Amino acid sequence: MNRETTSSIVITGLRKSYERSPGSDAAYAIDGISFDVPKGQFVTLLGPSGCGKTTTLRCIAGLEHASEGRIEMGGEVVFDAQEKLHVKPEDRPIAMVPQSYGIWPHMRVVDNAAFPIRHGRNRRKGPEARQRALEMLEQVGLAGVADRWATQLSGGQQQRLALARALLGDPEVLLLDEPLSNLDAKLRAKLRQELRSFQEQFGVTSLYVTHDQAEALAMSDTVVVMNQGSIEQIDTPERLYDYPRSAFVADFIGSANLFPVRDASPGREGGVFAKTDIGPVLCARSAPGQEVKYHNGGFVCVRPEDVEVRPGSARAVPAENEFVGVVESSEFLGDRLELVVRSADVSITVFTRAGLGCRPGQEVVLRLDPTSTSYLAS
Ligand SMILES: Nc1ncnc2c1ncn2[C@@H]1O[C@H](COP(=O)(O)OP(=O)(O)OP(=O)(O)O)[C@@H](O)[C@H]1O
Repeated sequence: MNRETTSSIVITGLRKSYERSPGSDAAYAIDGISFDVPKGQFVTLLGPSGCGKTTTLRCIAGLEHASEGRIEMGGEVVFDAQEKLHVKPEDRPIAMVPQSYGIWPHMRVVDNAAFPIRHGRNRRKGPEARQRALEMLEQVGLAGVADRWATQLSGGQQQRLALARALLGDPEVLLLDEPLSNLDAKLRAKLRQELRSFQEQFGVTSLYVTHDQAEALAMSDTVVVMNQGSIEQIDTPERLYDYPRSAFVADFIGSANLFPVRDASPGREGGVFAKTDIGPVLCARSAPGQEVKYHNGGFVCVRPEDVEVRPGSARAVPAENEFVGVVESSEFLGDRLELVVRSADVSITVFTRAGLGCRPGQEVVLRLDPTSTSYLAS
């Protein structure tokens, strides 16, 4: 099957520039990105502030004109820069849940929900619209507050109302722009589970924007990691964490020890032998789908929970992939001990069992298991 038949959205070579000031170079907010949103999936655009997530979402919604590229939705082309084709936002098969929810304060909850039925692409008026809205409010747990003013809802309830209203527009794709960012941490964690279970229940294809990596990992089928207007990696949450393609992804998603590589060469059993400031490291993992480039650069990457630690003498002669060091700091965090170990003038973060009891000043041996140690060429 091709991209068009299995995907709700197909983005090809999308580029958007904003003029910085008259006469200056154009800055690319998004720089020729391509990705698909497969039917029924929950896909997240993740990246730091200013990397181009919102611009991408606004181009898809039709609120911005991209300078180059093409957007297809449900098999129809809705934007093509070359053909000068731009379908208006209201004619695109989408519903958007903005950061601020976009709820009308002068309307009751049920009338907010019924709005897309009464005014959307397939208009229906009268009691049918109210009935349909009430059924949806029941499904999102708001039936009891249907006749309240929208402003009388809590933040979490407003978020559910925004979602109910978006779903009632019967969109091909739901676009969600940081919809949890106005809520406190506990409520965010609860609502992200709720949002994901509604998405699965209704089977609606969703494109979600966030800068919160925990949210992206917890909710998504696929994550598109963006950096400075480009895509760094598109993968499942598990593969992004275990097989980051670049130092940027490794560092942005979870915690990572990144050791700059001075020289890389082929190692045993298809691995990479990398010279670093902590010493030579054998890495059995490398970034997926990329040919290993042996060069004077790149990074060795190891997650803190993958570094093994045991008491030992800092004067011992270490075995392969072992490094001697001294504990610099030790923090007890309940479920784990977080250590910073100094080895050959490099600080290495280690998450270990809380019972190990390492204290600052203690001499230790660290072991990097090659199978959980990656060589990243960039
Ligand atoms: N209307 C605009 N005029 C000029 N530059 C803009 C405009 N909108 C966005 N930009 C620039 O484009 C880049 C991408 O912005 P965008 O809002 O898409 O990033 P983002 O990843 O969504 O960030 P955030 O998480 O902070 O919302 C930024 O450098 C931003 O300053």
